[in-house]
Amino acid sequence: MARYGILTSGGDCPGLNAVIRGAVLQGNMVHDQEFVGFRDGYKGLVYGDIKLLTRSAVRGISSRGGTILGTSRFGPYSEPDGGPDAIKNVLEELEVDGVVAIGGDGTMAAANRLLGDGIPMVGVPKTIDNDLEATDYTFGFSTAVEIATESADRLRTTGDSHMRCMVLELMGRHAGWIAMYAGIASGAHAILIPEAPESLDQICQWVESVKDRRRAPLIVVAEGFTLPDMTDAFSDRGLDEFNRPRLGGIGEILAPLIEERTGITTRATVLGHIQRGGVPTGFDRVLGTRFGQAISDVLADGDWGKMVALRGTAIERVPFADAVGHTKNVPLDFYRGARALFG
Ligand SMILES: Nc1ncnc2c1ncn2[C@@H]1O[C@H](COP(=O)(O)OP(=O)(O)OP(=O)(O)O)[C@@H](O)[C@H]1O
Ligand SMILES: O=P(O)(O)OC[C@H]1O[C@](O)(CO)[C@@H](O)[C@@H]1O
Ligand SMILES: [Mg+2]
Repeated sequence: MARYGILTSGGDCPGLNAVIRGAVLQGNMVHDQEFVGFRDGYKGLVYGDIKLLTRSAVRGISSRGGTILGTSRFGPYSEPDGGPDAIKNVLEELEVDGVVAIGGDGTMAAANRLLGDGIPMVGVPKTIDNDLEATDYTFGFSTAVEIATESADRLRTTGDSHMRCMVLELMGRHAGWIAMYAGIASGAHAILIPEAPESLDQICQWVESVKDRRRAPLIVVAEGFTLPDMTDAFSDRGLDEFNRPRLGGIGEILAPLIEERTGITTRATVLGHIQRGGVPTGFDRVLGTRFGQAISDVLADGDWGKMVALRGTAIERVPFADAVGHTKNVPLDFYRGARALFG
């Protein structure tokens, strides 16, 4: 019986457990495969820290948020213990024939490098940001949009009661997908995304026109949004474990500027990690399960270096190289369509 390892790496994301369950069930029931899970992303791979993924270990987990394996931003090449030789030894000792890395662009870049160093790797894309070019949708995005939409709806009732301008800041890194979907769904009066810088004058014009209709303005802003005079997305929270600036806080910058210019009392809410927590939507569970089953098929074929992707309604296989280095941004036509209704 072939034996494979699964790891979840990078930020967590609703739907990860559905992938793990889908792979284990497909492996057990369709192919002659068994699975172990590496704990805490690449850290478990480097240190051989595993959890057995029997059928009973994955029972009922699709509806659970987070990942039963734990995750981290630990790099597989981290000194002093990482690197391909150490990992090859771990795989040999544990009799693991290949590794499924579930993660975002960074995790896939690391998987691609490991593949080049002779480690049999395959991948499953995940991110709430929906910003991977190789796949039409990532699981986790739908859940984040639902949570963000519900939050925007809630801000509207308190905003309406006080006639305040409410600013809701959403995640998404350098892509505005979550903001676009939640903004449209909640009927926001402006949606501000990294792909389309807007001036403060323009934002305040939209706010004023809402106020003139005696309505309370709701502004949805993506964390990566920049005003025209900003060279980078706002960050005052230091760096993450992989030395990238942690985004967040642009909503708090905008709120007092809007209040000062328009005279409307303005409040900012930064939704943060709530967007990544809790039960996945049905859509994310289905996509996760299908990705999990498909990756078991990829393993059965020994099709190393492939990542599964959603194209239309079909699950396809794409090379790692297609998955890394290309951010999928919100198309400007899509933005312009929504913008026509701002204000
Ligand atoms: N080019 C690379 N070579 C080797 N290791 C890498 C590379 N890129 C990323 N990694 C490692 O993979 C880890 C996971 O990547 P990252 O932190 O970008 O998360 P991700 O998988 O992209 O998920 P997300 O960004 O959605 O949270 C990084 O923290 C880093 O340790
Ligand atoms: O969990 P961390 O390290 O704070 O990272 C937050 C980032 O991760 C994401 O939630 C997913 O990539 C982004 O939207 C956000 O900028
Ligand atoms: Mg990433």
